[in-house]
Amino acid sequence: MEAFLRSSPKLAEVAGTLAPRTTADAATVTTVALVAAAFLLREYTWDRPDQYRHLWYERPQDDGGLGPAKQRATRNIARRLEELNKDAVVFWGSQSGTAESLGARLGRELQQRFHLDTLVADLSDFDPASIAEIPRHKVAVFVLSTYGDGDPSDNAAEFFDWFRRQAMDKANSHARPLGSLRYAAFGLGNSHYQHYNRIVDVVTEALQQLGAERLLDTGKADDALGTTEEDYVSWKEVLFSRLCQDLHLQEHPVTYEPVLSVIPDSSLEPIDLYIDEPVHSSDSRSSTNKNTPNTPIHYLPIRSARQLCSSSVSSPSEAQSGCLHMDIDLADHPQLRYKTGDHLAIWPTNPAQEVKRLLDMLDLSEQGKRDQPLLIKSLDPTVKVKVPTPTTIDALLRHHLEICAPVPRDTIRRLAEFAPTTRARDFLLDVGRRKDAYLAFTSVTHVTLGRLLEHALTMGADAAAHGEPAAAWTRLPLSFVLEALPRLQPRYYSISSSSIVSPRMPSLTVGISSTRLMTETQTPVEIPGLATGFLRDKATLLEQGPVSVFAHVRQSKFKLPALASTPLVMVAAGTGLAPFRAFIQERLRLHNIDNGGNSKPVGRMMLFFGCQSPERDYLYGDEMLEMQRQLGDKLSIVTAFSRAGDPAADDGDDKVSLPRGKTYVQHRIAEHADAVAEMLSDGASLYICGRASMAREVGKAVTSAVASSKRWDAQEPRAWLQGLKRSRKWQEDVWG
Ligand SMILES: Cc1cc2nc3c(=O)[nH]c(=O)nc-3n(C[C@H](O)[C@H](O)[C@H](O)COP(=O)(O)O)c2cc1C
Repeated sequence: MEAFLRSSPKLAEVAGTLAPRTTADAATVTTVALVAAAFLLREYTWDRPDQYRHLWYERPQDDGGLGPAKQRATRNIARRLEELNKDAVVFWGSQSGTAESLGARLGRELQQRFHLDTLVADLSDFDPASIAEIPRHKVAVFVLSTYGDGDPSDNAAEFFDWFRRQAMDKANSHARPLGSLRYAAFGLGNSHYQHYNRIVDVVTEALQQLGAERLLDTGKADDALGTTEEDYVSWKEVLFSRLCQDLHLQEHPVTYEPVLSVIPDSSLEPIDLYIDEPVHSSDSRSSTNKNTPNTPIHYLPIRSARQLCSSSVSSPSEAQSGCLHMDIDLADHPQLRYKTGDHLAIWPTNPAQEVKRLLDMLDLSEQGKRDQPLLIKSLDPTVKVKVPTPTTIDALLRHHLEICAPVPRDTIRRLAEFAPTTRARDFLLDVGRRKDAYLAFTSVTHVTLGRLLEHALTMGADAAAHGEPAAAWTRLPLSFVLEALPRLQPRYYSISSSSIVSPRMPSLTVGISSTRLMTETQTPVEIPGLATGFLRDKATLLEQGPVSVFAHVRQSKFKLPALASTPLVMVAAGTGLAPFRAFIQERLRLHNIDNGGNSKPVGRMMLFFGCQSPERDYLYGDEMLEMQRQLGDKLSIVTAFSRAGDPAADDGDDKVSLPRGKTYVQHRIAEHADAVAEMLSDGASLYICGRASMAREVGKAVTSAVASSKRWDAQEPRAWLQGLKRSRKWQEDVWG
């Protein structure tokens, strides 16, 4: 250094000027050097980036914690299959998740049993026209549910419209645009609805017309018979045999291969985890959907709850043990609004004893195990993680997975691989393989996953011969449980208050229903419905202090006509009364507006309401009578009491012969056929709310009332009905 400075006098002069002369100078130079070194070594020796840093930033974004945000992939399905090197695609169109989970299961089985690389695809992620480009050596499967009034699910709406348009255009040409497509289709529906499985029917008819080749008869599930799962399994078995026979695919023995990886990660803090907060799924049914927009989910206080009736509607398989009225407070959420006729979605929590049972069976009950932070990742980039992550197993079982639903036969068979004893394995294989054994077992046992695992463990009597009997399913991978259980869905209730009368306090009318099971020992067991049991417990807790629920508003199309003077015919049974209470409240408010001595003219309303008896379950009976008193001849209420001794059934003017004591709303409509027909020809809007089977009978009664008043032939009522539905003068809000 010295030699170098001697060779350059100028540099030596600069170095001499800069050289520290005092202790303070030396300290300053050292500090500057240390700071510079620390800066340069940042991220190497200190302040290393957190490998989970992306997670902190992922949460507030639109992904909702459901895994990596959606990549911007091509909307051309043929190109996507090529890119991913897939041999088959299973498209699903689903509203409440059943078709979605069957589609996912089918995709997995095609992969495992036939080594057919399969993409499971949300229909809304692809451009419908690109289906025509799928080459002949690939297979397309459609799993489609029917919803609303014979409508497609939201995520299938665009696809469905495209098919209908194509089929109509095709009528004028001989082209076969789908000539290279080989497909199979399965529909999910409920025969209580007027348009049973309409979507799969329309789509497959269009596919045929457009030249696609069907591999096997279209399968259909009927939820009314409770056979959706069995219908699917039977159809799937035929599909698999066709794949072997016609496409010469080879079937391989199946062993479980995880699609998800579940990684314990103790570095995560509780604050970073999704615990009880539900999230909208990131698919097309989310809040971004334009067809049925959902508001964000909020934690809303239940302001009050009261029992409306405690009756019990008995059928061999169902019971209703009362009905609750609840007021939900929106005061703290000014941005959250609802409109008369909308739905409130309640996000229930699974019952604690069912969560505990499953945790016990998985040997995860200990605090350290149940609260262990878990990262859940998809091992297949085309499969979305359906639950929020990072989280804990306790949170997943409590808030995010449907653990109270019956376990499908297929899943029981696949569980056998992990059975803790040979007796348990044999039992699961028997029930899983034989439909009659499954039906016999499920008819006397409430087969949730926890109960099934428990039941199979008790079959481990042979374990004594091999040492200690098994206490838990320690070999069952957590990924299997997460893949097998569907995502917990919110439950929708029609709001029973008017947004004009009660804008910040929507009310709900909740029928507390349960399924009745006769056990092997002939003891009847009531299994409460998940959400109704949850809300009943919340109502009880409200007596001790404040209680809140996670909920969101879903916009509905079940709306009052724009003009208050339009007459209304409303038909309801049971809790189907909910939206009509709101409608009448709203009309009453308009009627009572003091407009310089003249109240606002509201149209005439006729409400047909069916329940068991006036004493038992005439919901809001006094309130209805009071509204009728105030509205005078603007509101007539016609009741139909289905139980013997119904005094209203004997009011002397029956025009049709009724079985005594079994009067339903459709009978009352038949009695009042002239009045109904007259109101409809005066431009009345007709609304039906309640069970689908009731809506179907009401539809027939109204159509025949109008047809006989107008002396129509067989074809005219159909066209008339379609016209009314198109112009939204006939609306239904019904459930299975
Ligand atoms: C509000 C509502 C409306 C429905 N409308 C129909 C219908 O018009 N026709 C039909 O066949 N099934 C109908 N269903 C039955 C569904 O198709 C059936 O429950 C199916 O399993 C739902 O599948 P998903 O969960 O994939 O949407 C309806 C169900 C609900 C809850």
